[in-house]
Amino acid sequence: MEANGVASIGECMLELSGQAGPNWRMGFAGDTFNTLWALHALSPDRPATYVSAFGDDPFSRDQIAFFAQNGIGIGSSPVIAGARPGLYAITLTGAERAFTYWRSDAAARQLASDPAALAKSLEKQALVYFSGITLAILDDASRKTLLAAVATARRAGSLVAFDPNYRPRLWRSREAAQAAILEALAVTDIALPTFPDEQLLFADETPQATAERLGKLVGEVVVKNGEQPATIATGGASETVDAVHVATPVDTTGAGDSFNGGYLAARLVGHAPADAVRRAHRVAAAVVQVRGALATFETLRAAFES
Ligand SMILES: O=C(O)C(=O)C[C@H](O)[C@H](O)CO
Repeated sequence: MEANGVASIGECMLELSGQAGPNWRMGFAGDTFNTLWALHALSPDRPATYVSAFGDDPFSRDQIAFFAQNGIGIGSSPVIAGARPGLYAITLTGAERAFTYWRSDAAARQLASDPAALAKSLEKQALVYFSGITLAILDDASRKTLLAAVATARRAGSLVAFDPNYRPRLWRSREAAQAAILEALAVTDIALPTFPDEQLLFADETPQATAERLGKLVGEVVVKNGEQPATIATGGASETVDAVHVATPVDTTGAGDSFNGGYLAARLVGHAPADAVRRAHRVAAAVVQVRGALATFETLRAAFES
């Protein structure tokens, strides 16, 4: 079988978005899922797999059913008796989002508990994607298992993409996050960091400094910076590509994740990095105009193709 699939590894939570009070809307989201959602919308012919661990409660069952209704499988991900998904709520100040989490005992923390199942889920994938949040939810031994599985997939021919997506609250220390993220970058082909995260984590002074630092570790780097231009570093050269200005953003949740999905979809069909960034910016601009992390497939496709 041809290695044609796209796989994303991490935690998809229950998401409360919209207005506080009785009008919360429940959805399913999580950074690596949001990226896969956009990637799948834009590369519908590639089998899409969300690699995680799931519970067996009604919410976990609904989550897996929601994935399936939208053409996304779970590969060989374990379904664990008695476990349940994590939950997060989005609070908005204007369109700027803040998250409250209930996730410390989520099923996804066991995504590397069965190394053979994890390895199987990563077989025959054209692309394997994961993030710093995937690393942050795992204990040290599980993180090693995960990175070994990603390295094996890469040796078998998968392209590996990684977003450091630094969430300080999920790490025991900044140093622990730095060490784990550097280990992940060592098995990465395409790095998709966000400048404010890298500034916080590695004290980079400018996006250019982030691009240069990461460009020494990874062949293809795109540094996102919200509404500011993105900086691309490939093969020792760098360039910037303006973002799309959105006059009335609604909710910035998932913008960077969807950018990543758009970028990777474009690269998989052979668009050059700068063109892929232009498409990715348009995808991100569409996502900030909806509440919650996910825009409809139609919205994402229209933005990508416009
Ligand atoms: O913060 C997290 O762990 C999430 O996955 C929630 C959001 O969907 C994500 O951060 C948006 O990038």
